[in-house]
Amino acid sequence: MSLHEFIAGLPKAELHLHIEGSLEPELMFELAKRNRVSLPLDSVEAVRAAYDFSNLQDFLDIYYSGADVLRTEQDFHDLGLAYFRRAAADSVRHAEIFFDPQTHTDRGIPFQVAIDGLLASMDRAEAELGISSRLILCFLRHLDEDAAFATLKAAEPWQDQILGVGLDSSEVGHPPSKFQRVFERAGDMGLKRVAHAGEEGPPDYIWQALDLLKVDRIDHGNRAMEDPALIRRLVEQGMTLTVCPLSNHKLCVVDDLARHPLPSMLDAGLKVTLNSDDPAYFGGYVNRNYEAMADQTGVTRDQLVEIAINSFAGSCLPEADKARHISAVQAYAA
Ligand SMILES: Nc1ncnc2[nH]cnc12
Ligand SMILES: [Zn+2]
Repeated sequence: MSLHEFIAGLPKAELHLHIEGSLEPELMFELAKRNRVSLPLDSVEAVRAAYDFSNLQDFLDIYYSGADVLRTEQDFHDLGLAYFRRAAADSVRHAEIFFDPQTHTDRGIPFQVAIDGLLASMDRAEAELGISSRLILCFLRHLDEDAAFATLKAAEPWQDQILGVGLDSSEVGHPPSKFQRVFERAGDMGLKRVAHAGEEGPPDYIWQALDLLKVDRIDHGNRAMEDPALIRRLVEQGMTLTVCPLSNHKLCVVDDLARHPLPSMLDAGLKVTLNSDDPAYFGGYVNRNYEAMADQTGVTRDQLVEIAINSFAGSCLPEADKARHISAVQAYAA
């Protein structure tokens, strides 16, 4: 069996996926037509050709404008289901997916429309594809603390259907400390906490995510590799990092996939997982990320198995479910 064939069947969890970032241009055009929204570009090919980014902000500008075609519960349902179908084809068994409510509420789409559409797609994914999933509500860090508190308040009726809160969008200039109080409140509500940190921002933002936001996972975390004391802390704490290689390459966080820090992260003893971030924009779903790392950095089959195990161990599944999935990975690899 080739390494690509091995990856194709390897059971895995995906822990870093922005559902709005799974909006493929084909679905974007379909929704634009359905909702009579005009798009600035006139073909799927032109849209794909525009996905050439030199940093995170470049991407975010296009990503937020693409999300404008999402208007109804059905749209969010269709978006979710399209992702789960792609994930099922990549042997994803469990997904903890981000959504950005403020991207929608700020253009007049009620919180309820986005969340109920996504929850309906998650129920179908479980019933029809056998994929379990949970939702993580992300605060947009370029907006202020009051807006984050208002979003958390809007989520209260769905509190039991939300796994946790996250922090995304423009990182530099928007440190985790800005959201310390809202994360404290989310913790009091019993929600899990994760945050993007160290994608473009400095190692200090990762320290802040750990010490001020008390996160359960770090999303990205690449720049931890600049700070040996931080690496020790992450290893000691057994902290899971949700690493996204194709994203890192497209957003110029790394200039060459062959020099991606993944092998040094594994050597340092970090609990790394591989994920697709915004697959419609970055050229591939989760298996493409595993393949890119196997092809370009030479990580071994055993290391890919370790990463798949980390993906379940670092999920928020109940312990018995984690153990069941990890046994399935080990049985597949044996
Ligand atoms: N990679 C990323 N970093 C920060 N915010 C995001 N929102 C969607 N993708 C993101
Ligand atoms: Zn992300």
